[in-house]
Amino acid sequence: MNILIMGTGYVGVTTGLVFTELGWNVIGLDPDHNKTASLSQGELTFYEPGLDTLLRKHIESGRIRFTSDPEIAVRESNVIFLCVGTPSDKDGSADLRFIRQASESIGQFMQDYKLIAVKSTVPIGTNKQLNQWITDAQTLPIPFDVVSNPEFLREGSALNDAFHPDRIIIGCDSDQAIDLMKTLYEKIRAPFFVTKPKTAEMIKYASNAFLATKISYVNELSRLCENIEVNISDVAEGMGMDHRIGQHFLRAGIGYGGSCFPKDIKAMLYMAKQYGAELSILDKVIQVNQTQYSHFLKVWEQKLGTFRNKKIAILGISFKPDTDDLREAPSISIIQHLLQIGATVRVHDPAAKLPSDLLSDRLEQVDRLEETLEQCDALILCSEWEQYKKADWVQLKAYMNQHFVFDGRNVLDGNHMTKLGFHYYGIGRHYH
Ligand SMILES: NC(=O)C1=CN([C@@H]2O[C@H](COP(=O)(O)OP(=O)(O)OC[C@H]3O[C@@H](n4cnc5c(N)ncnc54)[C@H](O)[C@@H]3O)[C@@H](O)[C@H]2O)C=CC1
Ligand SMILES: O=C(O)[C@H]1O[C@H](OP(=O)(O)OP(=O)(O)OC[C@H]2O[C@@H](n3ccc(=O)[nH]c3=O)[C@H](O)[C@@H]2O)[C@H](O)[C@@H](O)[C@@H]1O
Repeated sequence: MNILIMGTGYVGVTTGLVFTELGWNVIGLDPDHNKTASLSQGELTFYEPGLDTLLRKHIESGRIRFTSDPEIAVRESNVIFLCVGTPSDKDGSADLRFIRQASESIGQFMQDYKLIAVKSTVPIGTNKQLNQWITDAQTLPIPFDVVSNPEFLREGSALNDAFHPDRIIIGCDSDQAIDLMKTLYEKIRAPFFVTKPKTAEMIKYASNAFLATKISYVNELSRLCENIEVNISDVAEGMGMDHRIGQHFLRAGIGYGGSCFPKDIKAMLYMAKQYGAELSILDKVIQVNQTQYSHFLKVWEQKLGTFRNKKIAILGISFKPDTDDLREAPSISIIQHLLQIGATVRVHDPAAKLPSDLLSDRLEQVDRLEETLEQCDALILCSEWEQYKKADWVQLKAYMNQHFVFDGRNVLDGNHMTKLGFHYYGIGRHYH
């Protein structure tokens, strides 16, 4: 069976390589010629641990190939996974332009039965809409099935998440299509949850929104903890010991970012309004997230005196560690805020690069951690890369002018840092 992956971004490349590793033949299709050319050479166009090795392995095995030609790709495939982007439109709704274009090329070029599985995160009712777009593009009535198969992987641990998912959601009305999906995934050990397409679509949004709600809840609590000198990390640990609450996604910080939580919550709010329902809790989730970094910048500025004319080092600019993705990264808002109030900023990240149009005589990126910290008055840790947790802080301290450490992810050992002579402040935890 030949599998076509439409869209070779984070989800597409990961999904394609997982199916290749499971023994299927895979074609990756993307209109971006630079991407398909680079992938064909075994070069990833983004950073994701472990993915490059698997890509090179299967370029060599010949079981995965990449193209920008939809006609050949659609004709040669039996199953098609839609992994194209669904970005936010200006009004917050999901922009389905790429989904529609992909559906139309399927309709236009298909010559026999296709199973189309939608991995992209799409609003309720999109799978039904897809049937119409494909049918309208067909010149002959050839049968096909559409299945909602939302993806739950995280950037930074994409391969592990895709090989070991907690569940495989299949939203479909056709028994034939359900059986085919089960065959494709039979080597993955995870429970199947078979349901209606609309329910599957809703499960994806509801899951992301719930995780973001957990984060905003603990982030808002961290502001109270700050005022009452209680350590939020201890509170979260104690809460998480209750298995009904669970330990995951209770790490307070400067807020969630990334290509999904912010856009999916906006899309969900838009949908709720469309269907005459209120999801007021999600308004609050967004509000807390948008104000979390500025709340703590104010707290930290008081500790330092002022950020004006100070040299600030930013450690980690990606929205989370182990990725080079800067989409909606809180670090970018922090950097802009610091520049606005007259600070000079030097950034470091093991993988992510600041876009060159942001760089100026007051904002630079350097490769070595020592150089980033040289003569700085304070550092702000924005994403918790292992390198920062393992760093030799005794040695690094010598490079700094003043020794203020603002830990935006609560990952450094506050007691230890204080003993070393740093003025250490985290998010809702302090040691003075
Ligand atoms: N990034 C993530 O961690 C996760 C993303 N998702 C969802 O998966 C979808 C894809 O996300 P990413 O992989 O991050 O997006 P991405 O932006 O990294 O990649 C999307 C790719 O689709 C390509 N594309 C656009 N139109 C196309 C067409 N007609 N045919 C073929 N390819 C086309 C683009 O050129 C781009 O390379 C989104 O709906 C997202 O919400 C779901 C779970 C995890
Ligand atoms: O739909 C998606 O795209 C994906 O969105 C998230 O994955 P991702 O955004 O890659 O990364 P997460 O690990 O969820 O982190 C998101 C943000 O939340 C922040 N976060 C996470 C956990 C936590 O306890 N606290 C916290 O602030 C992270 O720093 C990061 O900025 C979900 O976790 C995935 O299940 C989902 O598939």
